[in-house]
Amino acid sequence: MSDVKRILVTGGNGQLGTELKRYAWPEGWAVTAIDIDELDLRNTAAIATMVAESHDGQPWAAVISAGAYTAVDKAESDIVTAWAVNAMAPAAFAESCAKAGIPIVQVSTDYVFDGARDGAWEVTDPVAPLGVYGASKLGGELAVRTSGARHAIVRTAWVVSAHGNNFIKTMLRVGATNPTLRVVDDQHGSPTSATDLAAALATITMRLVEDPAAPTGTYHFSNVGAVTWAGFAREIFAQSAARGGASAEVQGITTAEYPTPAMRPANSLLSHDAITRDYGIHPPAWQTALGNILDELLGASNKETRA
Ligand SMILES: NC(=O)C1=CN([C@@H]2O[C@H](COP(=O)(O)OP(=O)(O)OC[C@H]3O[C@@H](n4cnc5c(N)ncnc54)[C@H](OP(=O)(O)O)[C@@H]3O)[C@@H](O)[C@H]2O)C=CC1
Ligand SMILES: Cc1cn([C@H]2C[C@H](O)[C@@H](COP(=O)(O)OP(=O)(O)O[C@H]3O[C@@H](C)C(=O)[C@@H](O)[C@H]3O)O2)c(=O)[nH]c1=O
Ligand SMILES: [Mg+2]
Repeated sequence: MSDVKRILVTGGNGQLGTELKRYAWPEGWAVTAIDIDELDLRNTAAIATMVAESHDGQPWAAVISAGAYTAVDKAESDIVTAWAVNAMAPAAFAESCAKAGIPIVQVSTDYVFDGARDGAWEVTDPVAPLGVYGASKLGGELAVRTSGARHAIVRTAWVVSAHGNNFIKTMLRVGATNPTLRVVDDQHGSPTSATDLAAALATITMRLVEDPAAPTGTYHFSNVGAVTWAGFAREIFAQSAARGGASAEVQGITTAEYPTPAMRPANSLLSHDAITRDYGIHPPAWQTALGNILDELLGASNKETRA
């Protein structure tokens, strides 16, 4: 028990943090997942102390930096908080990890890109965030990349799960009372199950801990397949209806017809080449991931009677 490898996870109450806690870690591994009650990410001194002091006198094996300011529109008018949480906190973790000689896995976003590309974004493509959220997340990336800590920066996109705030839960909630929803049909990307993302991050983190020669750098992870938000919404309602859940008609609209404080990339598709090459990770299709989430949200019993 004393030589259990313990990983510190931030954003513990979020979508990803919840799935990292639920992940079936192999014997000998454990996570301590913290959120704002244990540590305010705006407090860089507290971050340094937490990494240095370790858990019950035992050093941490690694940090997974998943906590973030994820309110994309609100960030446009709350710039200092967004940068504190998304850039300075990862900087503080990376500095402490470098000092402690442990790896850090930084979770980042498709919103570091401007969306002006045909096809999927490669990890080497130029970044040019359109808004405060993406810019602050890029700040976090740069801090980790230049810290000297062994690291993996894993960009993901359109994260969804049975827990926390996300597009699936918004659609089901609004669709329960509105027969027709207007959803943008000109932003393209790939949804990502927090469950599948957690598994990929676990694989990368354990390898970084166990193998000093493990690959490092920047990676992309999403589920496989391209869709627009409107197409995603239609599949949510199709799969929901098949399980006896809410259904609604989706009217595709343009981004111009859905004004928001923050600009979002028109194309968010992420190439998996790097993560497959270095870590052998092959993400499942987004439709399969959606089905698993709806089974959890709506109960799998309807599906079983259909089968
Ligand atoms: N959600 C998405 O679509 C995407 C997310 N990502 C990235 O993936 C990671 C995980 O995202 P996800 O799980 O969806 O995000 P969530 O918003 O679900 O979780 C983030 C967690 O961080 C917490 N947090 C925010 N501010 C602070 C603070 N000052 N101190 C301590 N904790 C704080 C939040 O608490 P509270 O809820 O109280 O604010 C929340 O529990 C993030 O790094 C995000 O940037 C990347 C691409 C897409
Ligand atoms: C609710 C709703 C949204 N939309 C649009 C707005 C937006 O362009 C898109 C998705 O809405 P969301 O609020 O989920 O978008 P958003 O919060 O921008 O989602 C992003 O979150 C951050 C944290 C990330 O890192 C990104 O990868 C991405 O997942 O759908 C509609 O067109 N109609 C609607 O009824
Ligand atoms: Mg959102």
